[in-house]
This record gives sequence, C-alpha cells and structure tokens, in this order.
Amino acid sequence: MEQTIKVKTAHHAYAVKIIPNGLSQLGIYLSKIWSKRQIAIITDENVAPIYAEQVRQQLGSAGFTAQLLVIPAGERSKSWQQLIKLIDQLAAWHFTRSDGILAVGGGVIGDLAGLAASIYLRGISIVQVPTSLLAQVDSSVGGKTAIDLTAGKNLVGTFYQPDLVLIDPTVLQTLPERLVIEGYGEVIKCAALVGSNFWQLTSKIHSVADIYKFSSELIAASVAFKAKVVTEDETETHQRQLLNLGHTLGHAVERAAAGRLFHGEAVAIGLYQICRLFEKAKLTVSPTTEQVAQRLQAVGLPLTDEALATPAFYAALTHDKKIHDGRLTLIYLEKIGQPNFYPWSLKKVIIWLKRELPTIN
Ligand SMILES: NC(=O)c1ccc[n+]([C@@H]2O[C@H](COP(=O)([O-])OP(=O)(O)OC[C@H]3O[C@@H](n4cnc5c(N)ncnc54)[C@H](O)[C@@H]3O)[C@@H](O)[C@H]2O)c1
Ligand SMILES: O=C(O)C(=O)C[C@@H](O)[C@H](O)[C@H](O)COP(=O)(O)O
Ligand SMILES: [Zn+2]
Repeated sequence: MEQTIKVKTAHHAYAVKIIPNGLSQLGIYLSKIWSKRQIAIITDENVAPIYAEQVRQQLGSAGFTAQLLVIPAGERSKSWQQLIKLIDQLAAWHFTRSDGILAVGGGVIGDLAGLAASIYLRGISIVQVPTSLLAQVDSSVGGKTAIDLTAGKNLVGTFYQPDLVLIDPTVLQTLPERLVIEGYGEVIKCAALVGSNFWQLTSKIHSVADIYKFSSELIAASVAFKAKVVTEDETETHQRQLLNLGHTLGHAVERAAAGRLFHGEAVAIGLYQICRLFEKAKLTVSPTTEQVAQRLQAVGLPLTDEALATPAFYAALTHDKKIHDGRLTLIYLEKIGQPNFYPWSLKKVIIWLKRELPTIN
C-alpha cells in the first residue's frame, strides 16, 4: 500500500512516497513532477549492478534521457574529489537548470548528490531514491547535504530539499545484514525521541527478520517525525537539533574509528553513552538507559567502541555543528519520548567526558 508524507519548508514542498515495488514505477512518478529532461543517475558501485539498468529503463520508457555516474561505495566518497568529479561530469553532459539528478543509493550517495545538486549552476533539481534502510528512514528526507573533511563529518554542506523522495522498501532485500542493522540505529534514535506508539513498535524488533517484517511501519514512523521537525525548522535553528540525539558522541566515535563503524552503529554508541552519562547526572530518569540498551542490543547494535574517548575522538568532537560561542548544545532524553537541550561550555563538556567516558584498550 502506498503511503505519502509531506514536507513543507519556506521555499519548497515535496512528497515522500513509500511504495513497495515503487522502483518499477519510477518513470511514472517522475513524469508526474518533472517535464522531459536529461537525468543524471548518481549511484555507487554496489547499487549500480543491482538497480542501475532497471532505473535506466524506467527513465527511458518515460521519455527521459538517462546518464549514469557510478561513484565508489562508502563514506570516503563524501569528499571534495568525488564532488568535483560529479560536478565536472554534469558540465561535460551540458546539464542545464532544466535537467535533474536522481540519487539512487544510501546516505553517502544522497548527501553527495544533494550537495552537487545544490551548487551546480547554483541549484538544479534532485529526486532521492534511497536504497539503504538508513537512507529510507533518515538521510533522504530533510535536505541536509554534505561531504566530510579530515577534521570531521559533514563539515561542508547545504540545506537543499529534493522534489520527491521515492522509497521502495523491497530494495532492502539486497542490503547486507550489517547495513540493515546500522540503519535501525537511526530508527531507535527517532523512536526514543517520539516515544508512545513508535517506541512500542520497536519492542517487536528482535532480529533482522523483524526489521524486514515491520520495515514499512518503521520507515513511515521515522519519516513522519522527521518531516514534521524539518517542516517546523528546516535550517536547524532550534527544534531540528533534536534529530542530532546521539550524534555529538556518535560522529566523534565514527570519525575516530576511521571507517570501522557505520554511521548508524556510531549513533547507537552515541545514543547509549549520552543516556548513561545524563542518567548518572540525574537529568535522565532511570531506567531510560537500560530501555535504550535493550532496544539496541536486541539486534546486536554496539553500545561502546575502542575509538571512544581517544584523542581522535576528542579532536572530532570539537567540530560539532551545535557549538555556538564556545557552548555545545547536548541533546539528551529526560525519558523516552521527552528529549531536551543542554547547552554547556565546550571546555567543561570535554573535562566531563574525559572523567566519565570509559576507554577500552
Ligand atoms: N543527510 C542526512 O540527513 C543524513 C542522515 C543520516 C545519515 N546521513 C549520512 O548517511 C551516510 C550513511 O548512509 P548509509 O548507511 O546508507 O551508507 P552508504 O550510503 O555507504 O550505504 C551503505 C552500503 O550499502 C550499499 N547499499 C545501499 N543500498 C543497497 C541495496 N539496496 N542493496 C545492496 N547494497 C546497498 C552501499 O553501496 C554501501 O556500500 C553517512 O555519511 C551519514 O553521515 C545523512
Ligand atoms: O536531519 C538531521 O537534522 C539530522 O541531524 C539527522 C542525522 O541523523 C544525520 O546524521 C545528519 O546528517 C547529521 O547532521 P550534522 O549536521 O550533525 O552533520
Ligand atoms: Zn545520523
């Protein structure tokens, strides 16, 4: 059954459509929003062999002219090098402002292609077709685009909304198990922010098979919440910072682990650790940390890692985008479904973390 969730920002409104087997109707859905044009399919080397031909056929049969660019898979592609390659290729194809980009892949492709779309010719249209669980529940919606710098994650980027997000949950069948689980890390983050029925839904998840069984519900609940938050605060001046729950420690441990952890795994660690520390400080009520830990461990998500509290971890932490005037806003849970903000001097946060975080090596 098709579900549609709307995102409406000051300058842009679009639909997020969750459609089982939606990939086989992609041409029809694109024809509804775009006139005939050149479309650059941006994808990666794992997704391309499975889906590129089908996507190309869909575009062709709907009367679009399809071009294909395959990027190396993985976080390392969120780089200046790949961004330049992509933009040079658009220019070589003579893309104009009336052409468009189709991002077909996980969060890496979505973030990179989104950034390219936002700056090439000062902005051309983009549609997101997320193929990983993480991209379907989180990264394809809301318009954050980014590449990484050596200093930290997502340090160069824009807010740039797509014209459509088309989610086909059946493509998750080809996603490796570890990646299904990491995407679920962002689902737990979202469910912990929302509480109520969404948190209850996650009590049914004990395995990857359960994630598949409830995938449409998990995607719809995550997207509905994110769409509401982004509609209210597109550029993260206040409320949208809540979506960063688990990310202050998460991004830092992901960076310090240098590719060993996937983003959703790092978020799981960041979420658990921030709950643990705030519960110790009596700002989070017991047993919130235990509840979060149970949900994460039910599918084998990690709670800690040897990269936590290393010098590289603290170096990355100082680049958190929620730092203003020397104060870092930490996002925490008073309890499940009740998040809050804790702005604190960055220096004091680091002293506190150095005292409280375990080092594992
Ligand atoms: N923009 C945002 O709001 C936002 C939100 C969350 C995360 N992110 C970013 O997203 C990135 C992580 O995304 P990700 O976890 O999707 O990583 P990813 O894009 O690297 O995809 C993970 C792996 O899965 C493969 N893959 C994707 N779909 C597949 C499919 N259907 N079948 C087989 N293989 C498939 C990819 O080739 C890749 O190897 C991080 O860079 C993170 O910072 C952005
Ligand atoms: O959409 C948002 O806002 C989020 O914070 C969602 C996060 O899950 C995502 O990882 C995002 O890319 C983090 O952004 P950053 O601004 O902390 O780099
Ligand atoms: Zn995230």
